[in-house]
Amino acid sequence: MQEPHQLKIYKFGGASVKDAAAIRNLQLIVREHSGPGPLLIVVSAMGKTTNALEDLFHLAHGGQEYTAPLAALRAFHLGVAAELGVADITLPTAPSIVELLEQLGDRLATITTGDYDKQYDQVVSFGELLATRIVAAALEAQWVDCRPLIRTDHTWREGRVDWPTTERSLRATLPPLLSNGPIVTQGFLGGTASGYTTTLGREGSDYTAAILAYCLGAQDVTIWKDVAGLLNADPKIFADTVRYPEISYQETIEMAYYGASVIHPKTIKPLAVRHIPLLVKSFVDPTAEGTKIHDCRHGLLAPAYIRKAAQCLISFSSKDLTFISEENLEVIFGALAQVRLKINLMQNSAISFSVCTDFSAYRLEKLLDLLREQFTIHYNTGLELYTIKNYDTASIRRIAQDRELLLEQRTRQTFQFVCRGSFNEVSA
Ligand SMILES: Nc1ncnc2c1ncn2[C@@H]1O[C@H](COP(=O)(O)OP(=O)(O)O)[C@@H](O)[C@H]1O
Ligand SMILES: N[C@@H](CC(=O)OP(=O)(O)O)C(=O)O
Repeated sequence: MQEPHQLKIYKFGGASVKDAAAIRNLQLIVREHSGPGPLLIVVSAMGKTTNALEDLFHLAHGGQEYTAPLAALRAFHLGVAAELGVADITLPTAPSIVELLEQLGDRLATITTGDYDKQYDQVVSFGELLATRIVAAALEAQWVDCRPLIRTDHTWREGRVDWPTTERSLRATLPPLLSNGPIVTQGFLGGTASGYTTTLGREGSDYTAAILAYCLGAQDVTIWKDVAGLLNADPKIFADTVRYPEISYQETIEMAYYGASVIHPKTIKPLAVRHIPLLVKSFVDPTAEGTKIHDCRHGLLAPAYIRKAAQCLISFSSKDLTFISEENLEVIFGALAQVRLKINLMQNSAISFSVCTDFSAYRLEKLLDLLREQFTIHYNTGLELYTIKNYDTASIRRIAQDRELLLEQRTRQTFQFVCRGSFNEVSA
């Protein structure tokens, strides 16, 4: 039997399983690149299925008609399964594709006007259940439901992992199965002690791969993407991007935190703690080198450019010209935490305090309700937050020149600003 440290974890995101051709490419990668040791494969929902499920859920929760989009989602998954020749393949521990689609229909039919976030998780999770079911059949691999294994609390849509319980369950369950052959399991999902499904936050499948690697002591994790590796900017926005062949956990965690969406920000810490390398590789060109994220020392890296869209800048000032004090800040931070608005950037002056957060109409309204009595509040929406890591004069000129900066901040390595409008060097 293989030693646990030889376990490899592969994570395939939505783009790499978006249709039957993509899943055939995945089969090829697994066959030709994974080697002889144990392999655990984490799969996200196919293409934009999570967005489609969010829309479906929203319609059902609002009491609106959803028959047509549900039928489209059903036809899409059955179509891909048929094209791959796996529609009728049964797997010992898994429900069939049709059964899963029926369970989804039943869930939607029983949605109530109650708890939005809790019911969201019970519905949106079907994207990963369906995708893994199809991929496991295509690979003739074992299908494992991760929800009883990855234990979270009841923080719907952003479940917080109970690490000791999760580690115990994973270690007791997966190694014997892995000795029989590859396992396919879901990214993005967890489960509560009372048996409810939770999700780990949008784009959280990378994080799942890290949870599994941490708990099982994996040799490494490979996330297969549609880009050549971790680049110094998103190539959909910026021209002339460069790939980092290797980069430290610290640099990567900051890039992900500031909004480099290629890696979910929670992914890095569990891997860094157990010194497990993270490889970012291209599923379009699997033999290419990619990026290795690990314990390493490197010189100054090329400036990294990161854009976070859909931002909101909120400024609070006291109503009677009193200074922004620790007591005031405590109230503001408490309210932000209560409505679950995360601060991306903050700045204070004598009588005013500003925060830049991701925009959510619902959460902003709740925040205003909590604080408008105590503070005068102004806000702007439709903004963008830019970060340049390892900046120099030329890099600042490149993206900040001729723009109206509503808020600006710099530290030794990082320059950030909030502004209106959109910046695109490459056509979408
Ligand atoms: N610094 C970066 N390096 C590489 N890709 C990036 C970077 N920042 C953003 N991206 C974007 O991340 C995308 C891949 O991530 P994502 O779409 O989340 O993958 P998946 O959902 O398939 O796992 C790329 O297509 C690219 O547009
Ligand atoms: N399917 C989920 C989780 C995820 O991580 O997806 P992806 O790996 O495609 O980013 C989402 O879209 O949020």
